[in-house]
Amino acid sequence: MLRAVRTLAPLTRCCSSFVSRMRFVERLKRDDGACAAALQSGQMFLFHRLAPLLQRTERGTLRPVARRTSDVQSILQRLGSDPALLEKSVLIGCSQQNQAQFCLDVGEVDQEVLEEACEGNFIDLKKSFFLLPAAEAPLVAKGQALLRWHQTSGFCSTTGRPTFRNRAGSQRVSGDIIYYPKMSPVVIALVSDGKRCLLGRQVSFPRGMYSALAGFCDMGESLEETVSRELAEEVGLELLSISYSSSQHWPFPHSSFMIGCHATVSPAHTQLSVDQSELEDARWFSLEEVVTALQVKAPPPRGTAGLWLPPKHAIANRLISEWAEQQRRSLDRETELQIPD
Ligand SMILES: NC(=O)C1=CN([C@@H]2O[C@H](COP(=O)(O)OP(=O)(O)OC[C@H]3O[C@@H](n4cnc5c(N)ncnc54)[C@H](OP(=O)(O)O)[C@@H]3O)[C@@H](O)[C@H]2O)C=CC1
Ligand SMILES: [Mg+2]
Repeated sequence: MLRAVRTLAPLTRCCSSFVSRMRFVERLKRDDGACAAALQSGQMFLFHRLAPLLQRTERGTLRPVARRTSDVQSILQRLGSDPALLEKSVLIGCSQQNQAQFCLDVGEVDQEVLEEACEGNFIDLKKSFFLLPAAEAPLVAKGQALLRWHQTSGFCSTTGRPTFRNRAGSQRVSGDIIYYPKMSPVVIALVSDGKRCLLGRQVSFPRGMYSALAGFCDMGESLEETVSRELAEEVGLELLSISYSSSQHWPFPHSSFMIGCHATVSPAHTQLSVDQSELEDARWFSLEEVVTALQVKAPPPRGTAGLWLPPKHAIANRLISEWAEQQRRSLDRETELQIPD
């Protein structure tokens, strides 16, 4: 059983400006002239060999540096770089102020000199992603994903000839073959037996971290088939139901499209058979353990056995929070029903 549980309320609030921004971006993808003009007055997010340009905030977090294209142009000119470099900019969106947003990889320019000129640092996204504001992290991830796609898609896989991009960088063309940016669909499911939820960890996870179980979709599979197969493969469970929650673009390892679900198993069939080649461990956790872990902001100290959950940016955190909330509500309902008149 699959049902959508998320509404689109945030989009409908500012519908007219949202619609005009989306249509503006769509026009820039189709119209090279309009895109070149929008670049001149647009905002630019710089990357150096795919590491985004970021500034440290007073609160110890990071934020992406958005510069006017004209400022970037003068900085690059001052540093003697090729003026044609700007043509490699890729359209990534449109700000709330209706400014077109672009990203550009300036990997050919000296990193330190550029960092000084731009008043920021180029920091690997693996190290910086979770320190970015939740509202801005997706834009940075999108920029990196598109830049990587361009850097690895220079040749047609059918003919071996070069591919050429449109001005916005939303497609690459070789003869009559058009390529679009690629991403890999991944399902992630939080499984519940009615009282507990199932979390697992891979050897590569940070110490103490457990997450909802995930897996790449195989060719030809539906979402339900992928969730069912992954849970059977990784922990030997058969599911009773699956419901869709929400989705997110995920930059690791490379552009994944994460589709988040809740799933249930019968309380009578919760025995786990963990595939150790995929998971180091998988366990059932109580509501109390999960609620405590949701408050933990840093990895547990070395030598302690504390549970640590993926941070707020990760869809796993959302699924776990939704489950905890739903469990709490049903416990409240049970308590209400037990109160005598
Ligand atoms: N945002 C979030 O909250 C979370 C995100 N994730 C993400 O989900 C992703 C998938 O989870 P994971 O459990 O690792 O997936 P899987 O259980 O599918 O296992 C990964 C293996 O699948 C194979 N594979 C099949 N297709 C692909 C593909 N398109 N790209 C890469 N590998 C592929 C590879 O093995 P082989 O080479 O042997 O075929 C790979 O090692 C992870 O990369 C992780 O970043 C995971 C948890 C939380
Ligand atoms: Mg997996």
